[in-house]
Amino acid sequence: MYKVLVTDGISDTGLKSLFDHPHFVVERQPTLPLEELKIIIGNYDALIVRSQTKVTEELLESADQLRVIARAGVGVDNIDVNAATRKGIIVINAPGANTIAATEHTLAMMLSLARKIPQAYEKTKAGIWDRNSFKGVELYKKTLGVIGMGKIGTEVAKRAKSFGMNILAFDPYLTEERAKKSGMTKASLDLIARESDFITVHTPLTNDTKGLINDDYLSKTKKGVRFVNCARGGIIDEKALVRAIQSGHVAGAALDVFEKEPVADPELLQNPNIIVTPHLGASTVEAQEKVAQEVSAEIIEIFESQSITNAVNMPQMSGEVQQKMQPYLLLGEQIGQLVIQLLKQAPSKIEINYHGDLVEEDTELLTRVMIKGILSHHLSDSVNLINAFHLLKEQGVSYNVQNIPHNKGFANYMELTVSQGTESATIGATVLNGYGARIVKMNHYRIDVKPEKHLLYILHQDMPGMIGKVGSLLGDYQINIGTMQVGRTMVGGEAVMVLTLDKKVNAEVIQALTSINGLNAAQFLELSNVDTFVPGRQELQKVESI
Ligand SMILES: NC(=O)c1ccc[n+]([C@@H]2O[C@H](COP(=O)([O-])OP(=O)(O)OC[C@H]3O[C@@H](n4cnc5c(N)ncnc54)[C@H](O)[C@@H]3O)[C@@H](O)[C@H]2O)c1
Ligand SMILES: O=C(O)[C@H](O)COP(=O)(O)O
Repeated sequence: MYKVLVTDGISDTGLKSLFDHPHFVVERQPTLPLEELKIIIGNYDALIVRSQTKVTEELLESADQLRVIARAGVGVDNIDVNAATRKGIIVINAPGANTIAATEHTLAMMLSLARKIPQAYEKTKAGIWDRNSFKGVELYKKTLGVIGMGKIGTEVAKRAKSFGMNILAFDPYLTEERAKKSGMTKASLDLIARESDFITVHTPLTNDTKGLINDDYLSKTKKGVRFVNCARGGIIDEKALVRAIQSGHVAGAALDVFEKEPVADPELLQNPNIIVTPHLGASTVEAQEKVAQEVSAEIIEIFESQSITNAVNMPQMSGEVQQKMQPYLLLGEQIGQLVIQLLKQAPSKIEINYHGDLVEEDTELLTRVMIKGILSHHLSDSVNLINAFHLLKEQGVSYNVQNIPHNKGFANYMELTVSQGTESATIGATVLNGYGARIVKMNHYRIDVKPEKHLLYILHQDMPGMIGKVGSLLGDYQINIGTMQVGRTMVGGEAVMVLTLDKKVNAEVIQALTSINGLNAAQFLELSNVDTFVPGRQELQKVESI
């Protein structure tokens, strides 16, 4: 049974698939303070939160069983994703599930700001019939500057156009063509400042967007401009905004999100030209059901079939992609395991070259798999696909991946080299259509070996009788040979012999082999996985063993 902790106000209807699932136990808690959450978090395999629960590094230190953190929403800024990654915990979210809710809230806020609806409501409810203080402005024929043309920005612009607004849009990823097609103008931030009557922000909060709207930017805006922020507190510098409103340059602002939540700043709350809501952008029945449904379905997928779609700290691993890449993923982990055994020490550098058909594929997952294969030799279970890159960095190992269209004689080919100082080891491998995985290069020798659990790598002089001597010695030790491959770079020079064996070879056998005249080196190599590679299996290992 997998134990799922749900904090914050998450829709019961949306969680139905988890509640009904025979392999999951769902426990609900309100938004808990850190100290209380720390005491219980160690009992759970998955955690589902909205934005109130702060999933900090300190909390994660107590979360030894946790494998998945699910954000029932978009923004993961309340989750220390780096700390989760370091611990090998998958962080997922539900991008897009609350887009419409946030879009409609933005429009509601813009209209409320233009027509002073909250201020008029308050007075009317207090019994005062005031028809003079609340003259508003129209949206029709006004210019709306949209900063951040992602999912929500795009939907906001679409609806604002139907009000007869001109749209100026800024987003680093917005192309001239997309802007034109959507009937908006791709603009610079400066142009938006100069021309807009309303400006709405729809970016995430990043180092680049923090304080994007500051004193300097506000000074460039058109007098009488109105701001809307339904994205993240801090994109608009609150102090600068208050100053610009107090000076009369900015006419007003509608804020759903704040630098610090819950907001308590009286300069914001008491300003008559600032209207506020308590981070309600995603709070519709529909959006809440959808975000909870999406993360519930994904949690079930992750634990039941190891398929990961919306991970924030992992490339996509949909069933389809997995199936297509499956033979390469298995082979990738195997060559990672073999190359590190050949090097016999920790590497300081890793080089991966993809050739042929692989150049067309998204190989990030394959790269992670290889790195996991390499690192697990020294770090064992502490390395998984989530933290592979992080651990590499922590160990000070550099890596370089190259896509080389030239196919090296195979339809697909991957070559992995690890090195430390002047020492290096290389394995080249391919998946042969109809024949399966093959190791086709070991160091500088061309070979053709099907990866198997027990391998023997021998370097010897290229002279008559070597194969017989090795075969009869292994026979003396009751070690059956499955296959044998020999390769050489020049006649009479050093040659390689790679054998697949039915059982392990111990130090005594290696010693006996190396005492054969003309046999220069013998190394036993072992693979821990030869059947199937299921991405995510190891990430969930602790859970499965409970
Ligand atoms: N108020 C709420 O309850 C609520 C609900 C949902 C989403 N949100 C927030 O709304 C924001 C947008 O969400 P989304 O789903 O549209 O995200 P998205 O990822 O689809 O879009 C974000 C866009 O911002 C752009 N961007 C990033 N940096 C930028 C910069 N410096 N300048 C201009 N554009 C930049 C990106 O290129 C991207 O297109 C996020 O901050 C999200 O957390 C808030
Ligand atoms: O990022 C989001 O999805 C929104 O900010 C919604 O946050 P909430 O789930 O806490 O309402």
